[in-house]
Amino acid sequence: MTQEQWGKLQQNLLTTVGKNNYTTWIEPLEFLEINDGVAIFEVPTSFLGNYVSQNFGDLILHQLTEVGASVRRINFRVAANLTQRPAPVAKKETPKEVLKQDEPAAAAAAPQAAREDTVPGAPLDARFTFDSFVVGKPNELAHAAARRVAEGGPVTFNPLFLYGGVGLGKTHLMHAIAWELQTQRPDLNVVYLSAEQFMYRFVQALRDRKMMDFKQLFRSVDVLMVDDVQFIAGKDSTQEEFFHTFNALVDQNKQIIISADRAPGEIKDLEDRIKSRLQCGLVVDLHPTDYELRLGILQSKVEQHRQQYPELELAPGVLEFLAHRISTNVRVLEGALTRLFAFASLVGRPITMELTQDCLADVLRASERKITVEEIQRKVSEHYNIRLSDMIGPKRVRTYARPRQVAMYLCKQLTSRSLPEIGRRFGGRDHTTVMHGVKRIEELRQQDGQIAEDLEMLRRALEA
Ligand SMILES: Nc1ncnc2c1ncn2[C@@H]1O[C@H](COP(=O)(O)OP(=O)(O)OP(=O)(O)O)[C@@H](O)[C@H]1O
Repeated sequence: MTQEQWGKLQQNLLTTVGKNNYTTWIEPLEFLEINDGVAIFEVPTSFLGNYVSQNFGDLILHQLTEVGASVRRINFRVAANLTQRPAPVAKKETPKEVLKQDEPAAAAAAPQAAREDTVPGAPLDARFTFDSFVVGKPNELAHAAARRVAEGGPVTFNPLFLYGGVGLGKTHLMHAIAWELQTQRPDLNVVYLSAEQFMYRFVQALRDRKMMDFKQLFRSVDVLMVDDVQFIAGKDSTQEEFFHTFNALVDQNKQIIISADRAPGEIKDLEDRIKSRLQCGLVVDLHPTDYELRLGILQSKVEQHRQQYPELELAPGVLEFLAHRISTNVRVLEGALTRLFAFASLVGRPITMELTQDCLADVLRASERKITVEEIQRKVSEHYNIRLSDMIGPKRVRTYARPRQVAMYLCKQLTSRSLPEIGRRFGGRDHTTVMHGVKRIEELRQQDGQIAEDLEMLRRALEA
């Protein structure tokens, strides 16, 4: 197709989409070439490319074929000098890299333009890469498995099933796999989408009587990633279709990666045959974060914020305080830090402990974790390797008495229970016994390094 033909086609589009839409979305497109059935346009931003793909992709494709162009799909390339990725990234990027990263995102967001080989997935978040993923004990296995899959080598476990609570990095890891594969194995057709989007596309295909296209599309994928699969629980037809897609891809030895908020066996209203399929490969969970991981994440996010607010001072101890106090999930932790930097920059003050407490009072209150007497008793008895019944029971030998006092001390420090209440929970002991125990441990903490260490370790484990 020549530029002249494209010019004519633009006129047709103007009549179809109206002047406003035309000026905003179509006019900025620059036709580059048709290469092997793919019409390539240059766009000023990836956002524009995504939007056009989603809203006018079908129409443009249709018009192209109307004028006789041999085109199977359209693709958008971001003009290198204008490209902006959504957030600061640690890695320094060259325009070429930007191009590579943005292209799949734009193409992935082109469901309407879909023909047999168009990627039917959702756009990827440019911030979610392996580089920006902080690895710690709670997520090291999931990270290692994700890394392995991202190499794009022979399929060893299928599917890879990642699960974990809200905001622990499942989506981040999946996007990181997709980015890595786009770089290492650009020949592979990698598709990432949420289970909700899968359902939406399935329903749309049913409605438009395009089930054959839908099936072909999903079966032509090399790596399929479906996020939040628990969403299809109870949605029978979607489950059925998902099951067939899953089987067809596994039969072809194509890699599947699934995430959910819980283990396959625990997803209610999910057919048993799907549960058992999901359990066939490698099932790994992202554990709740611990203090060290939270601190690591905060440190890495601070580096990113520094690019935006290079002048801001951060007092020592603030990150440790946040890592200690906000243990809900990483999203909340990130949100708190973003707010803190924005607030400090607005009021033009350094980030001190005081400012942190003022600015984040509500977040800190909401994430206050209530530690129970029972939890303390359990943790302490595990730590000293004694039976819970012995710690609570009447035996007075040192082996049981010392851990009992440690547990009482922690109950006093970490819960709001009164001394008589604590005494009651320790086999109906008197409040003076509790008081004595607490005092004794306080003394020992000063003199005995081992006790001090035990207390610190237990406190951390309980607050994690
Ligand atoms: N280990 C980590 N290192 C860096 N950032 C992380 C890490 N874990 C989570 N995050 C960040 O926390 C936020 C939430 O993560 P993500 O969206 O991947 O969670 P999720 O497990 O998919 O949650 P949901 O169940 O809500 O879908 C993201 O901004 C992500 O970048």
